[in-house]
Amino acid sequence: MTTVKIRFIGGGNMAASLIAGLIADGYTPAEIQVSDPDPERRQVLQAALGVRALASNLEGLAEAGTLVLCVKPQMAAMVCAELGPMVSEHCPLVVSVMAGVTERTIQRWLGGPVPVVRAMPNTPAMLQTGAIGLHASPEVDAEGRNRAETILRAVGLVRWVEDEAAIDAVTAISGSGPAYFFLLMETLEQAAIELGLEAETARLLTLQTALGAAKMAMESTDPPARLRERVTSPGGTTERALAVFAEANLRGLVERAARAARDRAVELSRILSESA
Ligand SMILES: NC(=O)C1=CN([C@@H]2O[C@H](COP(=O)(O)OP(=O)(O)OC[C@H]3O[C@@H](n4cnc5c(N)ncnc54)[C@H](O)[C@@H]3O)[C@@H](O)[C@H]2O)C=CC1
Ligand SMILES: O=C(O)[C@@H]1CCC=N1
Repeated sequence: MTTVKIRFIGGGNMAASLIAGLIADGYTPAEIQVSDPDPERRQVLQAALGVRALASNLEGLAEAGTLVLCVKPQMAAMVCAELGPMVSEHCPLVVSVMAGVTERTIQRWLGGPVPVVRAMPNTPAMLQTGAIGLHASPEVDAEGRNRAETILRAVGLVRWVEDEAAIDAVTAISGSGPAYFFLLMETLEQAAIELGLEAETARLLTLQTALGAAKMAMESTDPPARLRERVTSPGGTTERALAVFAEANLRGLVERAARAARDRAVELSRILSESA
């Protein structure tokens, strides 16, 4: 019988993305289990990913070496209180992907200073192109850090951050970030349709342009600003478009948006650390 290596608590969007990425990396479905109280969700996870999806958070938990907390921050206190006794007894490595829930708060809810790694992934993890920030509580030893890193590296690029507070910035940039780029894609596609392009042409040209720009920015030794300049002919079309962005202070807007997301993570941390 294959040992369960990773147990997900909560099987929503982020858990499904991580599980899909892990399976694409070579983990077998038998090495992964997930628990979720929603029967429809369990059905989807089992059908789409082939992993065992359980109704109970406690069933089979003792088998898993690593627990990944994937519930909403607002559910976390209740879920941790339920898991606490088992975690104290079997000492799995606890990895939390929850935004705005600090290591200290998780430990308090679990009932002791157990090793906790905070990971902030994003949904492109499902295609093994995630961007992930990691931070470990002082209780995590080298083996625990290595284990967490190995799991998350399977689904994307991993960066350790020194201060736990930096996880709030990671949340605002790469955790939430796919939504910002999707919004830009949605609006560019819509603009293309308004300019008269046929819907499928608008969709494909927008997506391929996003992919091409991201690939160029990743692979070039030049920063995005240089790549942008090379698209912008003096007196040409791009210059006109960029002037509209500048007039609306797009840079200031993006900075404000990122700050708002970071501040919400800080606010959640404060509210949850003060809760029972
Ligand atoms: N969605 C994203 O892009 C990202 C999400 N996160 C974090 O991941 C966590 C989960 O977010 P999503 O997957 O988006 O939410 P979601 O709402 O899609 O998933 C949460 C799941 O938890 C389940 N659940 C509810 N009560 C439960 C309980 N008592 N025990 C076990 N499972 C329970 C729900 O049925 C649901 O399937 C959050 O803490 C979020 O901050 C982190 C990075 C990115
Ligand atoms: O919106 C949220 O709160 C979660 C955390 C990062 C992405 N989604």
